[in-house]
Amino acid sequence: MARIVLASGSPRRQELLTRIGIRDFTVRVPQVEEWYPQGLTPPEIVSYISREKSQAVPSEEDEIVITADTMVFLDQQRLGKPKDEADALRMLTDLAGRRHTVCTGVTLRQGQRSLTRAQSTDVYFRPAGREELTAYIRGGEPMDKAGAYGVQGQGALLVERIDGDFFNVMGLPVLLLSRMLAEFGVTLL
Ligand SMILES: Cc1cn([C@H]2C[C@H](O)[C@@H](COP(=O)(O)OP(=O)(O)OP(=O)(O)O)O2)c(=O)[nH]c1=O
Repeated sequence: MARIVLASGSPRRQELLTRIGIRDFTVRVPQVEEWYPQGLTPPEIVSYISREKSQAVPSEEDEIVITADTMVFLDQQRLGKPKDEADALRMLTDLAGRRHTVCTGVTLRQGQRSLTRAQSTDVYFRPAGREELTAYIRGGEPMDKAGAYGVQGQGALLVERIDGDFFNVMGLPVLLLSRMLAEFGVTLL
């Protein structure tokens, strides 16, 4: 039976893995520069970075390494994690009252064998004023999250509607992951 390695420092990804019944896994945090070539589409960008993260962690032959990358795309803009609070306010102001797309790329790797898939979810924000966005940022939730919000937390108060997988927005599309794991011989249900 293969051992599972979650190569991610994201506490949300660790929590989601546990929630879908994977209790026995090792965490190894990849250190990568989030660089990618010009001209890629959003799903290609998150796929590329999830592969880079995968290659950045050492593993044994009997280990399945899981990596993921999540980004927010608003028209042609790519929103990663905010650099500071002013950046977070800029991102949330741009997102307010509009639809954006959250893409997560997932890579599974065992030795030389590697599989990457990406998923997209549309999120609709309600309009929001500067004062409430500032209050939200002051609460501390946005700073380590792509697009400067957490749909699973207080950020839910900004979200009018979601079209697609909620867990994809949270950083790990668990159904997609389970299908990928099945291709590696791991079944969860
Ligand atoms: C949009 C959104 C993102 N996020 C989080 C998920 C990811 O942790 C983070 C995007 O950053 P990522 O670079 O995908 O991941 P990470 O740096 O947190 O962890 P690692 O590279 O070690 O795997 O944003 C939420 O938690 N909720 C949300 O609603």
